[in-house]
Amino acid sequence: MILHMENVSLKRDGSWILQNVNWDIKKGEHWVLFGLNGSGKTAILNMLNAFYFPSSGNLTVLDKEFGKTYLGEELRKKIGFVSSALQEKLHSNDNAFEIVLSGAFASIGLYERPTEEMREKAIDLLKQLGCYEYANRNYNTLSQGEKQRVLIGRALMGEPELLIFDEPTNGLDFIAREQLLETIQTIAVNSNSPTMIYVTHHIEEILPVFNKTLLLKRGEVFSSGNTKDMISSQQLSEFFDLKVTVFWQNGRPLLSK
Ligand SMILES: Nc1ncnc2c1ncn2[C@@H]1O[C@H](COP(=O)(O)OP(=O)(O)OP(=O)(O)O)[C@@H](O)[C@H]1O
Repeated sequence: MILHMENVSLKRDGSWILQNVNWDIKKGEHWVLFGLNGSGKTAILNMLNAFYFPSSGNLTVLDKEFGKTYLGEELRKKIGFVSSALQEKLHSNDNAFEIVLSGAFASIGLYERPTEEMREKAIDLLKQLGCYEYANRNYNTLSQGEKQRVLIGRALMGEPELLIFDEPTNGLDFIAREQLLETIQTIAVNSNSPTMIYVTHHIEEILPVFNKTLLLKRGEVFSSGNTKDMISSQQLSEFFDLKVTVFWQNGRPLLSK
């Protein structure tokens, strides 16, 4: 089991941020976590990474039950994370190659000596992700789209069991966004792809490979199941409390009022 959340609630500073969340993810599934601003998406991610503990309920991530063992670092090594928030934490003077390599140790910066095998793998990933040409450039000189690709390389370097994309297209123009989404789709359809969670509040970014969706509203699960059933005109009109229409084009949804 990749994830098992059973009646998970989270209270922070006196307010309930999540209430009775139930969510099961099996190995090989690819999920969208969809919610508006402030719905609790970040709170869920912070729990998966063992930064927050549930105030009540049962939580198991990658077969590890919270509360039974110390999880933090061991768990985070098996979870790849791609987000703009992570970009700010990285050492901006490291070059793209070093950032990818550091993924082998799940560290910010490179403190351990990488093996030759690791170096070769990092080069392969840079090539696969189209980052090879800027492998020697300092991270802080890369464009937002280039940075995100390097972060995907860093995440894959650790051979994660779960790969989480947290609003990865923030700050990307249309072309860069589509290129990044194409890369994600390519990784996801690969037979040895990690299980993936794609966190977003943009309907049109939902790729065909993410065929499961959880709709989160004000800290509660509004609904979850097959993406085609969740991302429908009827379901989303109820979700938004606003009449909307969903169109599907080339396996991707588009939303209009
Ligand atoms: N420490 C805290 N104390 C009180 N409230 C908090 C705390 N942390 C988060 N919240 C609140 O919990 C709610 C959920 O926040 P969260 O950041 O998880 O939302 P989100 O879905 O990730 O939003 P966004 O899409 O804007 O990033 C918000 O209303 C937020 O203000």
